[in-house]
Amino acid sequence: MAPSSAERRRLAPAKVNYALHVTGRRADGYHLIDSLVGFPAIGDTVTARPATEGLDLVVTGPFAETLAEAGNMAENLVLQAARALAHHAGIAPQGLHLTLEKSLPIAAGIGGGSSDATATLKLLRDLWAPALADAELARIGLALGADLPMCLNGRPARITGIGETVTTIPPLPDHTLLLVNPGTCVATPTIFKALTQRDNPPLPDLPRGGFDSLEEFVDWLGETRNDLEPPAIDTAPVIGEVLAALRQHQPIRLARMSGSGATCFAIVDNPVEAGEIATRLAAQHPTWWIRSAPATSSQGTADGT
Ligand SMILES: C[C@](O)(CO)[C@H](O)COP(=O)(O)OP(=O)(O)OC[C@H]1O[C@@H](n2ccc(N)nc2=O)[C@H](O)[C@@H]1O
Ligand SMILES: Nc1ncnc2c1ncn2[C@@H]1O[C@H](COP(=O)(O)OP(=O)(O)OP(=O)(O)O)[C@@H](O)[C@H]1O
Repeated sequence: MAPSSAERRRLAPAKVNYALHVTGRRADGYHLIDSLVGFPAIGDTVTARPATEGLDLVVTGPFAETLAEAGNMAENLVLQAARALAHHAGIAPQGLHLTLEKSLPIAAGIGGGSSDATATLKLLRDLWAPALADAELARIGLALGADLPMCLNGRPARITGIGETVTTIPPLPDHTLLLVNPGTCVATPTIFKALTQRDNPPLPDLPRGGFDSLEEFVDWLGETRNDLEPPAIDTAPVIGEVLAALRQHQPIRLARMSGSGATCFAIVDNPVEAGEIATRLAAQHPTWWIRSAPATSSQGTADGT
């Protein structure tokens, strides 16, 4: 069905942490990170439609049921984002019907909830507070989650602090990401708590002007880590199985866990190779969530309106 003219829709792309170093811990317990992130062209979709009264949210899509089992609908980050923005704009959050098409796995290390909240903030800023600056939106977002500022930026970036300092980097060389989630939800606080070393070195310097080739990018990544990967594998050993399965399939350039897991990604040269690996993996592991997508999403409304 074509969207009605009053309906606004936005893609909430997955976030991938290509590298994630934990470099310290703040007095309040939050960890300092140094991370390189990107946003593949795959995600949830948030739709906003005017309603006669109230504010409500309907969740559809393949992970709607998992999300309902994971928590109370009132705590959904989409509704939290709508309320936070309305509060900031000094208006009552009313007359709005929101739909979240949940295509990304839940508690999966790919920023699903944060990206949903981001898409909501961007959609509703247009309606409720068009003059609100990006920096102010990021401040509202940070109160909802450490991943919000990077998702609001929505482009490849280096992230420091607890997630609030976002430095955009030049576009990454073309590649395809293969994402694999074994179906185990992983709670972010559990993984940070399980770290045994919290004062690791930062990321190596990024080349000025960006990476000239995929080889150069992958070589640079080879000098980096995801410090959350070992504690996540201890907590959910199936993550180790996912990485081993990805590494069995050539030609992949690099396989690593994203965020606090359990989703792992592989860097592949092109969509054809990624599709072939995905087919072979799916035959071996029919219950795993396996998707491939170009590394960069085109930001904006999901339907181009
Ligand atoms: C692991 C990452 O996804 C990497 O991008 C983020 O650092 C986590 O971002 P997030 O899921 O938006 O995290 P939040 O919802 O803000 O925090 C959940 C919990 O994770 C822990 N947490 C989160 C972020 C951070 N930099 N240090 C932490 O220690 C805290 O215990 C916090 O209570
Ligand atoms: N719209 C939403 N989508 C997913 N999870 C949500 C949403 N709203 C609230 N949550 C809650 O947030 C928690 C984290 O889910 P989410 O999918 O955002 O984790 P994640 O992918 O590990 O995020 P990150 O990579 O930012 O750490 C879940 O326990 C879930 O109940």
